[in-house]
Amino acid sequence: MALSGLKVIEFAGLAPGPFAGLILADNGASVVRIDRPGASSNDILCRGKKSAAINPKIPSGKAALLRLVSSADVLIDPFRPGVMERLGLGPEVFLGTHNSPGLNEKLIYARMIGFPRTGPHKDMAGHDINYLALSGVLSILPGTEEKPSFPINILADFAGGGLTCAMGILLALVERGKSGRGQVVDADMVSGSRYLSSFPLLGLASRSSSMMGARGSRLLDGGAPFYNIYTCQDGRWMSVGCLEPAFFKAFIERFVKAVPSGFTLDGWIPTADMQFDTEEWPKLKEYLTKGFATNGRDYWTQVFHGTDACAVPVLTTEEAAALDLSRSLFPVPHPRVINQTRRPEIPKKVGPESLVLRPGQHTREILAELGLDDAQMAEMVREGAIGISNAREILHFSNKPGDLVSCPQVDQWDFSDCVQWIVIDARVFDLSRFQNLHPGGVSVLNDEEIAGQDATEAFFALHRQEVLERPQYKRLQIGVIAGEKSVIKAPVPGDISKVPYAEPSWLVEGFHSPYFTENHRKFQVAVRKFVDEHIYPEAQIKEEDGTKLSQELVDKMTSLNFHAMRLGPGKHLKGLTLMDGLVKPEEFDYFHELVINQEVARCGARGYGDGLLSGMVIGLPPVLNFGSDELKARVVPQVLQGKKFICLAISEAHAGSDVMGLQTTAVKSEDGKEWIINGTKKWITNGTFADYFTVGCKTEDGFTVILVERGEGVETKPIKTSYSSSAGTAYITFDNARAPIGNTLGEEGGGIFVMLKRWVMCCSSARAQRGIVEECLKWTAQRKAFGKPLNSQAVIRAKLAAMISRAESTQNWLENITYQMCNMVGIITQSVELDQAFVQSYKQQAGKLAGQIAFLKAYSTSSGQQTAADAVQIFGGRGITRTGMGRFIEHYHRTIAFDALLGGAEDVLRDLGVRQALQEVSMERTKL
Ligand code: HEM
Repeated sequence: MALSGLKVIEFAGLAPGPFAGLILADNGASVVRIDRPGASSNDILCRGKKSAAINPKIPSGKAALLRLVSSADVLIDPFRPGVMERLGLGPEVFLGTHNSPGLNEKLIYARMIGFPRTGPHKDMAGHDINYLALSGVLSILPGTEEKPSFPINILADFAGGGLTCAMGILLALVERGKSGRGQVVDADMVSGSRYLSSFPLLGLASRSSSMMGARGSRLLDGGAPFYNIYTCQDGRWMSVGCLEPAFFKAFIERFVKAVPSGFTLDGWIPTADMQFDTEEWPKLKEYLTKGFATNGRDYWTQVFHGTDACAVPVLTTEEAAALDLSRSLFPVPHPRVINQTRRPEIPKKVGPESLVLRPGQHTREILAELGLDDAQMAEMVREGAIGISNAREILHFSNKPGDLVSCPQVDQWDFSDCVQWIVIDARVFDLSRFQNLHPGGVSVLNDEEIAGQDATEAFFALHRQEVLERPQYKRLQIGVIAGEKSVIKAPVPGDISKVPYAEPSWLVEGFHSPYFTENHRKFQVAVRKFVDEHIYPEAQIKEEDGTKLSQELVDKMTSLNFHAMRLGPGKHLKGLTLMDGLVKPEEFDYFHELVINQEVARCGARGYGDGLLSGMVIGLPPVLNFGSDELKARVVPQVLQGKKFICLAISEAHAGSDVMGLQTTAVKSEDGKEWIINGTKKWITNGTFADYFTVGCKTEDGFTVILVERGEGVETKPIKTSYSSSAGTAYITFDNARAPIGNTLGEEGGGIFVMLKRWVMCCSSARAQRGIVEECLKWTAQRKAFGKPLNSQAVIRAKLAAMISRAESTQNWLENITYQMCNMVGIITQSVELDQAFVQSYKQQAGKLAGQIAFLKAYSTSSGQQTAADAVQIFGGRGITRTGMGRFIEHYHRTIAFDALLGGAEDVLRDLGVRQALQEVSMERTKL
């Protein structure tokens, strides 16, 4: 920019001085405003400037100022004559005199005053209106017959004052370029206004006809009808300025055509040749006044737009801003100096923050540049020589949270004045009505390092960021800090975490996977968005209050056929539109199912996660695969549409992993038409709200699975476990409960062939474990202990390393097994028409993968337990506290035991895997 590199010291003033400084700053100069320590400022012409609060009356302050000005190019003095001299900062100090050298002989010393420096008014106070009055210009301005009107403070302050002074500085810079010597620029607003008004003043002096006559009768002061403002029908105005005959002709011909037909003044209609016939002016004025009143401003705008009629609408400031190249309410610097070889710069938009410059905001920075250290500055503050402001500007919200109001409500806010406000991440919160309700107590908020301060670090050391997103706390935010941006981002539904290892690698940018296709990826995006938007929020509430998932959510899931997809690939998907058609039923494979399981597991709400119809996931397949057609037709659609709920009831107080030890009996009724069931079942997920129970029973010939419907003889009671009762974990009593023989699932006495879906548990467990890795990585970076982040401790990093390795190995093993399932089960999904074929395929798959899955399940949950224990150590007390920072850790640590037990205790599973392997070893008869 033209003035970059130019150093300007502007002593704080009002209107013209700041405007001169603004012109220099807008063109690239570094402008430092010198304020008085402790002063406030309502100067809004401060864009791009800095402020140092320095008191020249204190010796150390004066010394600093002398040094500052000694290295400057320009000084702007807005004071009355003699003030700078009395402070010992007059021009001679810097520019020198004929017999003594100055401190900075290249300085441009610009002085901006109201009345001429040497005239009779030089010591008087005054303002724009007075300067304009003494310039003679006010007397020729339009108004009423009795007296002139004044154009607010534009003419003397800004045109005759600030702009003139800035021009003087530029002239002096040119002169300095030639002579090498500094200059004094002496600008006063009376003389500036006169110079600026050369055209009318010279016109008067030369007795130009246009300037003769009384106010209101002259060419340019409202006398001429063709140089005037007219009010339109809607109260808005048109400006008319067609001075030249050709332009008047263009105007009047259009006007006459545009008025309603028949519009005349008693038959009188103006013509182009009447323009300078002053006899006709009163009629012409009346004609135009009445004519413009026949239509709205926008109509007249259209009539004259694009012509030489010199008639355009009088715009409001907002309309003018919309028309401006910058589209800004704030006028942008002008003129633009354009280098033809470069593309013209689009003027930068400026916001309300540019209207505020806090006195002393940059004192520290500016004095540091002079070489002063903190101790010296502290001493100067004590002496009153400088002021260092801790205040910041706040942009207030309007009544609607999050909506910034426009500039007039920008406030300067000194923290120490307003102790009930705090800043968190550039967001301003008013805690006055909240402090007594604060769960962490009122005293922490009154701490002098918190009250009225930037409490960002303290806040994030003690709260999870979602606290601020809760509606009751969001309301406490009253605005933002001007010019600062929030850096802590609230998660957006559907987003992929940027924390390393927080996502399985196939979701991380730059990583590849042999397993996941484009369709899986699209599917993942849709499922995550759905989970984040609908399941996650409900999960957080229901995990706490223990109530069942909402029917509203069940119905939303139904609309996407989510329940059906949770059963995995298979013929039950046939004809369904999955996830709004994102995946075709025949394409849906185990990787899609893995995505669903893992995305749901991200909610970190274990009890609710089971309450989210996991009973169906294990309870419905036996009906689907072994139920009669009549039974399936009656039960399956109801369950998949979320109208009825089902659970799997196998385990008993005496028989957990040992399914064959079941004691619930089913005997046939005398007429052979019904089963009569007696016994109890324990830890039955979704049992408290299930309508159907897939029950494992001891029968005459062995073990049989029977679908029992809720009714007489069936009683369910909730069991209090360490996770949320939203899981619906039940103790069930069958007391002569009856079920039709047709409800038998599979062969009578054919054994309990249920798919435990341990693989589903592996998916969830692997993902939940990863969530803990993310929590620990974040926490160890933000938590400080012994003055350093926690992750600077090697022992913590070792724990993180172990956690990451466990999460990665579990996921990679899981993906490999899933791939095997896809390929082995390929036979199932495509050709299964007969249930027996399904059983065969399932058995074939189970034969090969049961051991693998058992090992993975045991590994995943045992490594999860280690991770839970490590995470608690890392989070300390917070890791065992149900709310706040460590709430997910506490939850995981408390509920990981479920994963380790459901589907078989770890030891049982490991043993199962080994026994299966040993069987093969002996079959193969291998020897060392
Ligand atoms: C907008 C401002 C604030 C809000 C809305 C807020 C809200 C809360 C909430 C909801 C809790 C309960 C625990 C949780 O759910 O995380 C809490 C705890 C707490 N807060 Fe604040 N708080 C605010 C500012 C502060 C500040 C500035 C401090 C200063 C150090 C502070 C100190 C504490 C402490 C010490 C606890 C107890 C933490 C614990 O038990 O681990 N809070 N706050």
